[in-house]
Amino acid sequence: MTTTMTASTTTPRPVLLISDPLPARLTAELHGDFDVRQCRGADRAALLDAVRDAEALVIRSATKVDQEVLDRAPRLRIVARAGVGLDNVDVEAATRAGVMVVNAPVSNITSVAELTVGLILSMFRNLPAAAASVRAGEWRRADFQGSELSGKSVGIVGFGRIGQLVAERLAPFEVELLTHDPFVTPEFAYAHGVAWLPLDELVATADVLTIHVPRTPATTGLIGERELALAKPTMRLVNTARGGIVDEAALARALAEDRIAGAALDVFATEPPVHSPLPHLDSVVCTPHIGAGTAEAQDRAASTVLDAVRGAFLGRPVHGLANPAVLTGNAPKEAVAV
Ligand SMILES: NC(=O)C1=CN([C@@H]2O[C@H](COP(=O)(O)OP(=O)(O)OC[C@H]3O[C@@H](n4cnc5c(N)ncnc54)[C@H](O)[C@@H]3O)[C@@H](O)[C@H]2O)C=CC1
Ligand SMILES: O=C(O)CCC(=O)C(=O)O
Repeated sequence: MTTTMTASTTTPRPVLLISDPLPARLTAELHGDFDVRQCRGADRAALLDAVRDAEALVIRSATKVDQEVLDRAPRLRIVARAGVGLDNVDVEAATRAGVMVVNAPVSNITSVAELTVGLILSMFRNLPAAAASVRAGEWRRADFQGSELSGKSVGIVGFGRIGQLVAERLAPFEVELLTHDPFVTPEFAYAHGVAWLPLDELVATADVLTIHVPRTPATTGLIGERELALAKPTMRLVNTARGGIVDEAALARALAEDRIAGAALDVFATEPPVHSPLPHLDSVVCTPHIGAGTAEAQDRAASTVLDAVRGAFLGRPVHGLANPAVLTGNAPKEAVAV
């Protein structure tokens, strides 16, 4: 049976649970159609309690949707991830439970690419330390001599949507663009002005190594002790993808022993990285997972997934499901997407 959204005093509105911050302007528009509830997804107990009645759950990266959450949510029909990464959602378990999963794959890629370029330039010109020193009343011009990005080689690990945008954004800086991506052909990379290299060769060549792969079992620890040992001592590493793809202990050792020159990190294995030494190293620039933290990206991400959620409850096709198998498997609940 398809739930319809005609406003009626007799038909209860579907319960839509929002567990991470979304733009208030967009969530305000939901109230006529849904019984909108909020909780803090990072607070596991609160999430497990609130999800009991939820028919739709809208999340960002701080909410983990696993088997336990799905078990607690017998009425749940759709999980909508207002962003790109689905590493915090057990998509297979959702499929088994007959729960649709959608995300917003292009919503924030420009913001992440721009942050990546900003972090690279910040490292080359020591911007955080220079700015902090002026704020402290100092004027130490000689201490902040940097390097030009022009003429350097940039290795892009993962040549998907964000990796390609980073290449486009960096091309005017006159850098040599290199990539490694096992699912992309050298011809495809070449057509984008980028040379394809095996991972070890990429790490050994790059002046900047920037990570743009999803976090999966295969990419966890992709850049570890062995890979960092191949890097030039002048290499700087950027991770705006996911914590855990770079082995943080190995990275901290490489930085402390000056085996690489620096790192810029927007993401961490545990967020916030309270027990990590990385934010305390002078050669590291850290940001608090703000790759998608722009008004534009947040608006796009929220409106994309909220449209999908509305569609699902109106019986409209839900496009771009992350788990289309939910519609063909033995899903116990009726799915309205096609
Ligand atoms: N810091 C932030 O706020 C944000 C972070 N992200 C992260 O960025 C990641 C990438 O996003 P998109 O580019 O949109 O994804 P995408 O799916 O378009 O591209 C990912 C690329 O990684 C490649 N890849 C997979 N395994 C690989 C491996 N072992 N080695 C090299 N390449 C491999 C894939 O072939 C694909 O081309 C997301 O999964 C997410 O975790 C995304 C948005 C915001
Ligand atoms: O949604 C967020 O909180 C961060 C964005 C992100 O990491 C993503 O879209 O993959």
